[in-house]
Amino acid sequence: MEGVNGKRVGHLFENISSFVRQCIFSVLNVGPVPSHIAFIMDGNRRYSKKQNLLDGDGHRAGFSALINMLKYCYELGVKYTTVYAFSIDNFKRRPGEVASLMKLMQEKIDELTQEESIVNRLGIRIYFQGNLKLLSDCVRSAAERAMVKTSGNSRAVLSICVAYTSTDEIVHAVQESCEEIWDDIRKREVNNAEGNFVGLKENGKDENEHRVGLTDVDRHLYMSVCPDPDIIIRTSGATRLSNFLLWQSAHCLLYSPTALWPEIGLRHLIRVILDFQRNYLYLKAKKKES
Ligand SMILES: CC(C)=CCC/C(C)=C/CC/C(C)=C/COP(=O)(O)OP(=O)(O)O
Repeated sequence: MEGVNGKRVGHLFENISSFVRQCIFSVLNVGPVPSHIAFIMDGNRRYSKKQNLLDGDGHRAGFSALINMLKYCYELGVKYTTVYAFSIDNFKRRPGEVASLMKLMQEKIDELTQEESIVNRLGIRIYFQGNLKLLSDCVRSAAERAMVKTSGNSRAVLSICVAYTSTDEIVHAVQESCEEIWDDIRKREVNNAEGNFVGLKENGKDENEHRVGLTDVDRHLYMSVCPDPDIIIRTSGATRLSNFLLWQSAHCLLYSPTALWPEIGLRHLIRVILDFQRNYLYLKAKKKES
């Protein structure tokens, strides 16, 4: 009986908080809403220590916080969210810790794409961004399955950066851009009857078109599937980007609440949206200038 009553109280509480959230979001929607918010989920181990939890439980609590945050963002009308889930540098952690983080990752990826998950209910398409070759076969397959399973969702996009660093992303994009230009040049090679190279066929392009430019690199970045972030939120009070979205963050707003990632909540989102709205015209002008 107590269980039934407990469930009813839980539902009632959920309904009331959902109603209050809708009211707050309708007010925020009077102003501009960012189209892309990215998160550096810092402080999961510290949360575990602070709460005397077992190793790994901080990251589990972090995943629940992520689900709530995604729900709030998409309810508010934010179309793109990105999370820094595992950096290339994180592979240098103790092997036991890396293994348990990878196990959690695989479990949560599968959970995310179940029929009734928030991802399917809200029509979210998932992308995994990073050097996926560095992942174990099991985690990479789970990531690939999730991308295929959600490829029909089109209301919002979640990019999960794993085995990611921004410098690796930039190097990859520059290499791909050079390859593309090389391919183009190879197609224009003219050889004589002996098979020796004698020159290039004219294609009406000038010399500069054979140099890697900003737009080439832009096109080949892993993150080219979404616009640059308007806001990056890094929890636990740290104000470093730690090799996350360096190319894409030239004009974005940074927010570093002191809360550890599992403690992040609606109040932090409201605070940063108000800050974004206060700075909107300035940020827009800066983007235009660049
Ligand atoms: C499928 C999916 C998106 C899963 C995500 C699960 C999750 C919450 C991953 C966070 C990983 C991570 C290394 C966070 C940084 O906190 P930390 O471990 O560095 O903690 P600290 O800052 O206290 O040292």
